[in-house]
Amino acid sequence: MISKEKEYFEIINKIYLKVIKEENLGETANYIPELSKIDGEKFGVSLLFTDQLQFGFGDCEEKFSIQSISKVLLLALVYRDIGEKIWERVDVEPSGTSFNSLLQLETDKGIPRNPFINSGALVVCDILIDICDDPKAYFLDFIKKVSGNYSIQYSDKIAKSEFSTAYRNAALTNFIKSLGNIHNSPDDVLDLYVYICSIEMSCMELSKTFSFLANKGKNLFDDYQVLNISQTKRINAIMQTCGFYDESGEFAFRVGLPGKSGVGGGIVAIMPKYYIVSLWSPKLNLKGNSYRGMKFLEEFTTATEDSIF
Ligand SMILES: NC(=O)CC[C@H](N)C(=O)O
Repeated sequence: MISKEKEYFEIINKIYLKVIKEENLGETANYIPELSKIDGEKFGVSLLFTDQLQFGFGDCEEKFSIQSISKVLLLALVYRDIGEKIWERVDVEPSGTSFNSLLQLETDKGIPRNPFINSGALVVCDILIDICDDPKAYFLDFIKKVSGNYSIQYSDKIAKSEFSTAYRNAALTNFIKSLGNIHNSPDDVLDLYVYICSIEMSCMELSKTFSFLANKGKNLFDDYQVLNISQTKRINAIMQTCGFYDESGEFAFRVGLPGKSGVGGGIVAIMPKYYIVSLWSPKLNLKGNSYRGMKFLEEFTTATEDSIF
C-alpha cells in the first residue's frame, strides 16, 4: 500500500469509529413497506482507488437496496444507446424540489427537470422500453457488465412492495403521460421503474460498478468503455447538481464531490481520476438522504481536503 492510500485508510477508520458512536438520527424509508423493516444501525463504507486498491469497513459486504442510485446506471445505459437525443425528453437542471414532486411538471409541459428525480427516471424508463425488447433483462445485463459481477440481481420482494404503495409514482407517470412525454402504458413504465430501483448491491460492489465515472468512462477492471469522455463528464455534472434532490446544493457545499443517494440509505460519491466512495446507513434525513452518509462524507472530504473545486 502506498503512503497516500495508508493515510486514507486511517482517515476512514477514524471517521467511521467516530460517526458510529454519535447519535444516528432519521428514519428508514417508511413508504416502501419492505424498506421500513431494514435495521437502521447498519453502516458500511467502501473506498476504491483507480489503481484498483479497495478498502471496506463495517457492513460493506452486505447487499442493500440501491434505489435511486440505480437512476445513474439507467441514464448511462440510455444515454449510451440514444446519445444527445435523450435531452429532448428530460432536462439537466436542479429541481430544488423533493425527489417525488409533481409541482413543476405542469408548467414544464411534462419535461422533468432532470433524470435523477422520479419523474425524470420514469421518462428514461419509458425510452428504455422503446429501444429494446426486454428492458428488465437488458438493464440487468448492462449492470452485470459494468460491475463485472454476474451475481447482481433485482429484489422481487422490494419491487413488489414498492409497487403496492406507489401512489405518487403512479400519479407522476399518469400525469406525464397526459402531457405526452410517456409513450408506453403507465403500468409498464412504473413496473420497470420499481424493478430498476430494487437492484441490490453491497458498498464494495457499488464502488466497482461506479468506477467508470472516475475513470473517463472506462471500467476499471476490464477496460470496457461504458461512455465516452464527454458523456462521463456530463453524468458527473448532473450528479453534482441534482444527485441529492433539494439537498444537492448542501451536498456540494459540504462534501464537494459528485454523488448520488437512494432511499435505501446508500450514497456513492466520485473523485474523478482518484476514487469512488460508497456508503450505506439506512436512516434518512428529511430530504430522503442517509443521515450518517452525509455526515461521514462531509468529515471525510474535510479530513482529506479533497473536492472537485
Ligand atoms: N430517492 C429514492 O431513492 C427514490 C426511489 C424510490 N424507488 C421511489 O420512487 O420513491
